[in-house]
Amino acid sequence: MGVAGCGKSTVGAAVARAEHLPLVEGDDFHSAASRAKMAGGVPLTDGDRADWLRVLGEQLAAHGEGVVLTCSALKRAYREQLRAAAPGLRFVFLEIGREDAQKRVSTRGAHFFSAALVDSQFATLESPVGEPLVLAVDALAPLAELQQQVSAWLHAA
Ligand SMILES: Nc1ncnc2c1ncn2[C@@H]1O[C@H](COP(=O)(O)OP(=O)(O)OP(=O)(O)O)[C@@H](O)[C@H]1O
Ligand SMILES: O=C(O)[C@H](O)[C@@H](O)[C@H](O)[C@H](O)CO
Repeated sequence: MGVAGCGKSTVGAAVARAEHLPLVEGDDFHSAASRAKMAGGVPLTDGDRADWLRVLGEQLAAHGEGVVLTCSALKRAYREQLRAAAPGLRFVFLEIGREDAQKRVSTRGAHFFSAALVDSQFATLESPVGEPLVLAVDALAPLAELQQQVSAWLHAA
């Protein structure tokens, strides 16, 4: 979880590969209307995210054997909705600063997310630090290191 550009897809894929778990890309489940909004530089609202989170909860519940799901999960209420669907759910929080996120979002290739929205991602973000089963990591660390940190955490508990 984390803001746009924090590396959810990149780190999620590496962890899924290392742990032999399926990967579900949360962004694939946004409605066409939500994608159009984001492409146009309009932030999503709680209402826009409600159905999306419900579907992601169903995805988690459908993968009882374990799954890596990428999801911004910016607000505590969003995370609670996912936890309710999948008790014991763990969150890896990819922490990144505004300037670094901005840099990543504006330099990556074709992607529906408008770089103009990075500020709104930070305005919406409620840190999960202090919530149960949360690992916060430095999103700027090398990918292999991030994957190893996450794997070690998963196996330690
Ligand atoms: N640990 C890392 N080190 C260097 N570059 C990274 C790292 N993680 C991600 N990146 C790069 O940062 C950019 C954003 O990564 P990514 O698309 O995975 O983030 P995301 O926005 O959180 O995911 P998505 O929008 O697809 O849900 C990409 O260009 C990616 O290659
Ligand atoms: O809740 C949201 O506002 C969205 O899920 C975004 O965070 C993006 O879809 C994603 O990060 C794209 O890069």
